[in-house]
Amino acid sequence: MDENFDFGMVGLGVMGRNFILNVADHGYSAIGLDTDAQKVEALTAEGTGKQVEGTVSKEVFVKALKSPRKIMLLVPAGKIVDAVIEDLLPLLDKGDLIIDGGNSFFPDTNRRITYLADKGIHFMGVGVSGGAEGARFGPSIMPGGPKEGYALIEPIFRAVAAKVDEEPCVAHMGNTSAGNYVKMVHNGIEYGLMQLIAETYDVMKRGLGLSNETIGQTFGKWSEGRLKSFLVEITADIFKQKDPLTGEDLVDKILDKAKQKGTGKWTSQNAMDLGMPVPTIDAAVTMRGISALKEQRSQASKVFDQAKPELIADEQWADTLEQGLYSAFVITYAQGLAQLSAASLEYSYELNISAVARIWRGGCIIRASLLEHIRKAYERTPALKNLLLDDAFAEILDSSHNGLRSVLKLAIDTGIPVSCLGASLSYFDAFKSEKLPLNLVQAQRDYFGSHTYERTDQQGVFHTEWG
Ligand SMILES: NC(=O)C1=CN([C@@H]2O[C@H](COP(=O)(O)OP(=O)(O)OC[C@H]3O[C@@H](n4cnc5c(N)ncnc54)[C@H](OP(=O)(O)O)[C@@H]3O)[C@@H](O)[C@H]2O)C=CC1
Ligand SMILES: O=C(CO)[C@H](O)[C@H](O)COP(=O)(O)O
Repeated sequence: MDENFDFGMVGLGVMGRNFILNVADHGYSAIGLDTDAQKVEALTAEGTGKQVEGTVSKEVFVKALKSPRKIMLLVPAGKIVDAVIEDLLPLLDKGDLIIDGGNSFFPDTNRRITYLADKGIHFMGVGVSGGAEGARFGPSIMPGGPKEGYALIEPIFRAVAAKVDEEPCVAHMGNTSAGNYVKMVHNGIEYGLMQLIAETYDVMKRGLGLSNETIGQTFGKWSEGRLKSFLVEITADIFKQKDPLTGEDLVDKILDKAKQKGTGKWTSQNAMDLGMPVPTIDAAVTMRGISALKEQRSQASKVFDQAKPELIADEQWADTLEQGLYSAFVITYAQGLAQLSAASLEYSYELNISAVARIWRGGCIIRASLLEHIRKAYERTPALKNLLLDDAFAEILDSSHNGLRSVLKLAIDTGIPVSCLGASLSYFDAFKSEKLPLNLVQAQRDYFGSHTYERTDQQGVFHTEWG
């Protein structure tokens, strides 16, 4: 075997196999390692004619790589990443680079960076988004970790990343676990947008009684306008898919229980730790949980009255729903990006939010035409605390948030759960309220626990002997 490979990939599953073929397409020689011989064979077969090889031997793999070695892992997050590192470590030399491209939990990445730096090995946590198709033909790549490590891999990442206006969708995000953190929040936003689309579908289907065909056509039309995005586009496609078993619409045959691997939950949990509210993302995680309670939901559906008023779609229904969905999309990105700003300060990532929006414009699951406007907003004001404070976005929301309000009224009247649409509007309404009723909460805290309160008319902290 040639002993001069530019790039090594550990894990030849959905992401790893596609990523390594993408690397080979760009003129780099690449070798893959997997414990499963069939995956190695599949790579070799698909890589015919390209400078790509596979092996099940870690010794062969490491020996075949040019120094300093550039090794990327696309294996399941968690203990397997540590096991692979321990396996490779005795075979590596100082100055080699290990890149974890999986959805790893960011504190794990911090631990691994410190552990490997002690041994003279660079370690980077790199978010990769775009699914199988993205990995194969151009993902969005979010690298974080030591800059010396990034310098070694930057040319390969720039070559394989998705391109928007000829710019590669990759940029060094920041120190330590910045790459995994940005990918985690990307996935949190992904959860929010997916649930918002699902709720809009529910309002169309159960609320307005529209057919799958009309619903699909509506998403298709929206995907050509300001809601242009990967998730709206695939939603339109999903409504066209027939079930090969029954010939009926496949979407109606799919069980309404959505699984989750953890990145959405971590986004919510860490937002709580930072004290940075992301209610749309929280609600999306909660709805996956409620979806999993299928048996109890079935039971309850027989206990509670299901009668609801008949609603007739008026002429404006599509515009109203589009305004609602678009406003909620903007609010969801605003929450996620505000979390990134807070995390950047807390963890000293030094994130450039405009660059984050730039690399999310192509290749990734949350790519959307909206992201170009978001990029510009953060370019205008790099220290923008919240997207909703940008003049252009304030104007957009001023003109479309009433659509969201109308959708919610309709959903409440018909008993359709719209947690994410509702959380988005409440976040917006709370964010634009100079006064909230939390003066009363402060009074209650002081009443029962002498926790003190601040006053509107004097400096300092106060306590009252209530009652
Ligand atoms: N699928 C997706 O759309 C996306 C996934 N990700 C993330 O990328 C990572 C990989 O995901 P994905 O490709 O979907 O996962 P897969 O399960 O498809 O692939 C993982 C591969 O790693 C192999 N593997 C496991 N242990 C070892 C080991 N010790 N040495 C070598 N190979 C090993 C597995 O082999 P075997 O099957 O035999 O165990 C499998 O071939 C995950 O962190 C995931 O969250 C990120 C973005 C999108
Ligand atoms: O990272 C991804 C896309 O960006 C993966 O597809 C991820 O698995 C999606 O999360 P979940 O499985 O929890 O829905």
